[in-house]
Amino acid sequence: MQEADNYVIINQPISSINLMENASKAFCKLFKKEVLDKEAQLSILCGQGNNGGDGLAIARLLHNDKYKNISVYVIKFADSQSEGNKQNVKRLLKLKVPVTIVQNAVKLKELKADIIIDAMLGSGLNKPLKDDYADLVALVNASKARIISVDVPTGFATEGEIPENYNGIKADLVISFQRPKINFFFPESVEAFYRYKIVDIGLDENFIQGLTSNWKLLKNADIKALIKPRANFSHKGTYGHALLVAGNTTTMGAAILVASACLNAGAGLTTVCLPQSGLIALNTTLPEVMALPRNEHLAIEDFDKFNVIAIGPGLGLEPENEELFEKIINLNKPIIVDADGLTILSKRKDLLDKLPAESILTPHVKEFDRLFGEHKNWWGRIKTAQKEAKERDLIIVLKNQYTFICLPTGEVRINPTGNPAIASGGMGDVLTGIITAFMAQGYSSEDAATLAVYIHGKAGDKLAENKFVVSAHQVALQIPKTMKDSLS
Ligand SMILES: NC(=O)C1=CN([C@@H]2O[C@H](COP(=O)(O)OP(=O)(O)OC[C@H]3O[C@@H](n4cnc5c(N)ncnc54)[C@H](O)[C@@H]3O)[C@@H](O)[C@H]2O)[C@@H](O)CC1
Ligand SMILES: Nc1ncnc2c1ncn2[C@@H]1O[C@H](COP(=O)(O)OP(=O)(O)O)[C@@H](O)[C@H]1O
Repeated sequence: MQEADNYVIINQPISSINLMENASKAFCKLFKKEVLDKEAQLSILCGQGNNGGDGLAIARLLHNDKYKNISVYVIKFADSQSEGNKQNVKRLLKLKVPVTIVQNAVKLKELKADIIIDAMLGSGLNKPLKDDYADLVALVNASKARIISVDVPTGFATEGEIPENYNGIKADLVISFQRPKINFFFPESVEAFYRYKIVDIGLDENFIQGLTSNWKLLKNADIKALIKPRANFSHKGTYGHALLVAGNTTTMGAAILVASACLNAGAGLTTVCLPQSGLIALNTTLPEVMALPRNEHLAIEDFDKFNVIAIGPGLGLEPENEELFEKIINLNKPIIVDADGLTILSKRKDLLDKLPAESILTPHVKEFDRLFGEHKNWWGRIKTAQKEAKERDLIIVLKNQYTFICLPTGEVRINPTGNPAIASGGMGDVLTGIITAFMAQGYSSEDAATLAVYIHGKAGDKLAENKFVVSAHQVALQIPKTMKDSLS
């Protein structure tokens, strides 16, 4: 992001101080929608860097916007001061806004405010908070005021490990500039803020898109560009034949969900390899889907006619399933591995080592740690996923509120769709069904995983518009509409 800031300064007729002004205006525009009461007591805490510079500009702009009770506190724990900050101090001092210099934390003990605007430290944080800053932040967090942070909560690193004992600002809202920061997507960020909103500050989007970064936040346009429309004269053979090895006596529902998702995501033909005891359930629930009864006599040739195979949902951990899994791996074609398939891999590392290139693993956090070792935080987990994806030539879909799709190239795609209404059993089975359907239709493993994760969450978002909770089955049925909507 810093790189993009610099680019605008060099390549566009806009200076750093003007960029700061743009950022502050964008902040205020949203702030005015959030805080309608112009009598509210606003305390604006400003550091000595550019984040503080924003805070000073925001104080001036809100004063001009007729917010009546503004107090500014300049935190001066060190001597260094950025140029933008100096200029904004000068501009603010021309107005009748009270400014207090804070040289030690105790001075803010009696801070009274309805709203605290936190502009102490932003993306320039270069070490954990300690001494005066840690004390000051603890005081601010203890106040009853609503805290709104500028760009980043003070003490929250934009990238890298979020420490277990996070001691930065706990904001109600972060109004962040241009793009969300990577650490916003990790569950540990819940300690630092309740929600964030992004405002455009006029950085050159073409340039940002062109920056070589391993991190990519997926957008509707990426998905639209990936979807291949159904072609004239196409038929079921055009869209591939998917095999889903799933289900067991008490988990037959998983087989039905994965099959329903595969069917609804457009596979030409879908077959489920399931125990004999599941045939009636499958035939009555999903008449379009075929069955391959699962027994020890299945030979490698029985799998030849399928374009793609997924294994795992509700499979069970019996030794014969392990043997079947090994046969499927020996076909040496990319496969999709989920749920019990992942559990088998975590105890059979020899099978993990033999996975065909471009296979897709879809672990949630526990499955991931079982496979690749315990992790203390999400930053470390993503670094491992990047390394494993690269070394093993796999696509690792690490599922969470924001799912991370780690590619063999080292790229990490972050999926923004999905919401807590879809946090219920069977949802992962549906995702596996969608990925498999896309692979059957000829999408590459990378594209199939990307498209599926996005569409799965987007279907859940649409359903959650008027539902408190959304079931996996509902998401499966929503896919055809979500696909169609994503084309326009
Ligand atoms: N052109 C730009 O660079 C723009 C920057 N903007 C703002 O600038 C911010 C980044 O500004 P800066 O790079 O000046 O950085 P900050 O304002 O975040 O902090 C800089 C200062 O904090 C000190 N510091 C870092 N960690 C500390 C710690 N743990 N304890 C005590 N002091 C610490 C640094 O030594 C430095 O002096 C962004 O978050 C954003 O708010 C916006 O105005 C948009 C334009
Ligand atoms: N809070 C949430 N926000 C967005 N997506 C979620 C949330 N909770 C769960 N999901 C999604 O639901 C799926 C759950 O997968 P998983 O844990 O394997 O479920 P199951 O094993 O029950 O099928 C994942 O795709 C995950 O990203």
